[in-house]
Amino acid sequence: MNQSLATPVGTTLDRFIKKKQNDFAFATGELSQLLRDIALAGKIIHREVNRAGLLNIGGAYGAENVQGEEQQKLDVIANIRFIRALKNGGEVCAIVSEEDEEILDVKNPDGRYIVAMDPLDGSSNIDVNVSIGTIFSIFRRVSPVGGPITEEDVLQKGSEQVAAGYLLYGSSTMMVYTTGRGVNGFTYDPSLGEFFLSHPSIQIPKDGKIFSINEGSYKSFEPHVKEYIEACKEKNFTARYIGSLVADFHRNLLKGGIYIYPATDKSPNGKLRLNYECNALALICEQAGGKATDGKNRILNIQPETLHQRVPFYVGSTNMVDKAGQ
Ligand SMILES: O=P(O)(O)OC[C@H]1O[C@](O)(COP(=O)(O)O)[C@@H](O)[C@@H]1O
Ligand SMILES: [Mg+2]
Ligand SMILES: [Mg+2]
Repeated sequence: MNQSLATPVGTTLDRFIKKKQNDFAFATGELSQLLRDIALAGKIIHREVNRAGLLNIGGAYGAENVQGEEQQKLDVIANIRFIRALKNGGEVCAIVSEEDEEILDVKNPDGRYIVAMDPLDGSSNIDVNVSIGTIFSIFRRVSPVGGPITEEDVLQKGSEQVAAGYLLYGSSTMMVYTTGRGVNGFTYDPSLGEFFLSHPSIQIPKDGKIFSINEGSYKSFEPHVKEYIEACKEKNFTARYIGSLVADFHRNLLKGGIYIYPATDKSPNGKLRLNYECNALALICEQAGGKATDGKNRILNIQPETLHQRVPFYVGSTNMVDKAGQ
């Protein structure tokens, strides 16, 4: 594209969303508004994350979520903040969240979108001041507007996502998203209260030298995963594992690499959740020129059967994902 016509780096997220809205025929602006609602919730979580240590909201909440995992106070806060922002925005009719067992029907008769989210990813890292994130997928409602929300609405394949993204609360807070036309990243300037385009048209290198996997469960990995790890070591590749999926994914997206959460004895279907974590990152990765599978099948083609379904996850540079799979 002629560089003088390209959107300049530094454009605000608001302005960028508005400009892109015109790319869609018959766009009503609802999806644009929904993305703005998410960005607003992201700003609020940014604020909470940054003062977590001061406000004593960094620790355990004292309950378990539907996955049987100990909830952190910030998991609960982030869930509430996102739900509130999405409800108030008015474009959403239902929300499904990693933190809630059931579908949340937000009783908005005009809402045409469904959001699936992991409101706080990497929550075991909160207490130790390490990067965490939020992951979201946006789907169009398929059941008639005005009627009850159905399973069909919330169990759509990843290929049906109309947009997906994540917020990364790292050394800077970023929002990275796609509407199926490439991937763009925005960095938050807290002094101005705005996200600015900082990473236009992100492309993941086809090959990389970083592998990210929790080797603590090495003994129970399938043979092809063990072989792949050994091959990475043979080539003196770099091992990097933060333990926050968003942060590990983001690094590999920019530098080239692979993230694997394979099947293990403890988690025979892997640990990560198809609807809240894998679908969104799979779409972003593909849109950036990378690949995402469960070791065999394209993530975006998997028909979810249950809300909280888990899948093995191989995501990153295409050539690496091809080599690591079965
Ligand atoms: O500690 P493990 O088993 O390596 O798991 C790490 C993975 O679990 C997760 O923390 C799961 O996310 P939640 O914090 O949202 O439950 C991922 O972010 C991360 O990649
Ligand atoms: Mg998570
Ligand atoms: Mg979470």
